Amino acid sequence: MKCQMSQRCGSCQYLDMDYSQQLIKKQKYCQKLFQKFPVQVHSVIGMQNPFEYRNKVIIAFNQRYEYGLYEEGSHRIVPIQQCMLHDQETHHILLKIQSLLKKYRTSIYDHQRHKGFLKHVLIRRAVQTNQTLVALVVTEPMFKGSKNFCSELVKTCPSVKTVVLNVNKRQTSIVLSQQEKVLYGKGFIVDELCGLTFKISAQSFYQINHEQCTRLYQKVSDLLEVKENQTVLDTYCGIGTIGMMIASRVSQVIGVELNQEAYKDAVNNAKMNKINNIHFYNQDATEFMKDMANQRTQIDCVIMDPPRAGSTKEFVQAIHILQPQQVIYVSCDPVTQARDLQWFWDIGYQTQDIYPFDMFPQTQAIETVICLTKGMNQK
Ligand SMILES: C[S@@+](CC[C@H](N)C(=O)[O-])C[C@H]1O[C@@H](n2cnc3c(N)ncnc32)[C@H](O)[C@@H]1O
Repeated sequence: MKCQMSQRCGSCQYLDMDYSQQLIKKQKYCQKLFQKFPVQVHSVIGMQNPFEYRNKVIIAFNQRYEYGLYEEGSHRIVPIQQCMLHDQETHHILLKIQSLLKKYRTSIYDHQRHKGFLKHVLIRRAVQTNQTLVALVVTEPMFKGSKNFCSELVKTCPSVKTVVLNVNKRQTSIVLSQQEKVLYGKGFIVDELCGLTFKISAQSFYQINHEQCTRLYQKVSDLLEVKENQTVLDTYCGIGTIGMMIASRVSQVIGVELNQEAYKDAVNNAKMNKINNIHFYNQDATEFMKDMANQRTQIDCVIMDPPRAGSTKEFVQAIHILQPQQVIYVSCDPVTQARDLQWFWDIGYQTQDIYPFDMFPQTQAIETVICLTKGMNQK
């Protein structure tokens, strides 16, 4: 498989490598990272077709209306015709957006001069329902001609169910701001995952690889050993996916999520799926865990799925006080997970197995799941 732009784009570090070799390389990488622990790193669970798996893309345009990803470490756009990680519908929508931007002479943001209107276009696809969310990230809340823009877009691309304007004036690398206006549709799309239905807004986290996400969540569910009268915490819960998936097996699930939009989605998702034994808190996970520990709340199992930065020492200290029978730790960055694992080891929680999942084929990234239980050296 060849991509003309892969050298300049830099996103697909392993594109030239045979897929089976990629999986072996990722397993070896994990073995090295976790070598100081007496653990077995299992074979990486890969994909049958390791292309066109990404359900989300953030694209920028240049002044010539070429679109693409940024060249590594710069604001220079590497124009792409066809990225091998996105599906055909994403390309179709991008081409239409490109022609509309040209037609309406939409001003494109210039990163050097900090002038212009359109900074990014975010496309998120719900692959099971074939619904698409388009977010236009802009510098001003007024988008003249937005009605025509949306109606033409939806006419050519009927999978687009909503278009939102995300106003981000800040000069940072963070793409989305919290200021949002719905231009078309309801402001969210709906997807199906593991037999449940999820509402997803632009700002909410949603796993980017639907097929692998199903396998990953199944692993979490298989590792979880719970009884009907028990309580599970789903920390860093996003829109509530993992907690909702296991809610029928326990007395109650408590979810905690920092992002307000994701929290709101989680609350609505529970209602939509008629799950009454799950409750969400819009709070920092560490602060929440500290509160739980201060109150000595009975918690039987903790699921944690932090962002790349990993968790915190205080979070782990709270686990030390709460003493759940299990901690299931999902990570999109095994470097920080290995750091956190040491903290867990120090308070007497151990694991024997590392389960890697290839959520991001063609790239060097890898997702890992571990299940920690109280060990012999419990302090
Ligand atoms: C890797 S995602 C996992 C989400 C969810 N478990 C899933 O599978 O879709 C990490 C989530 O943690 C949230 N988050 C980031 N920092 C947080 C914090 N300090 N406290 C609570 N949640 C946080 C993010 O907004 C994001 O939704």
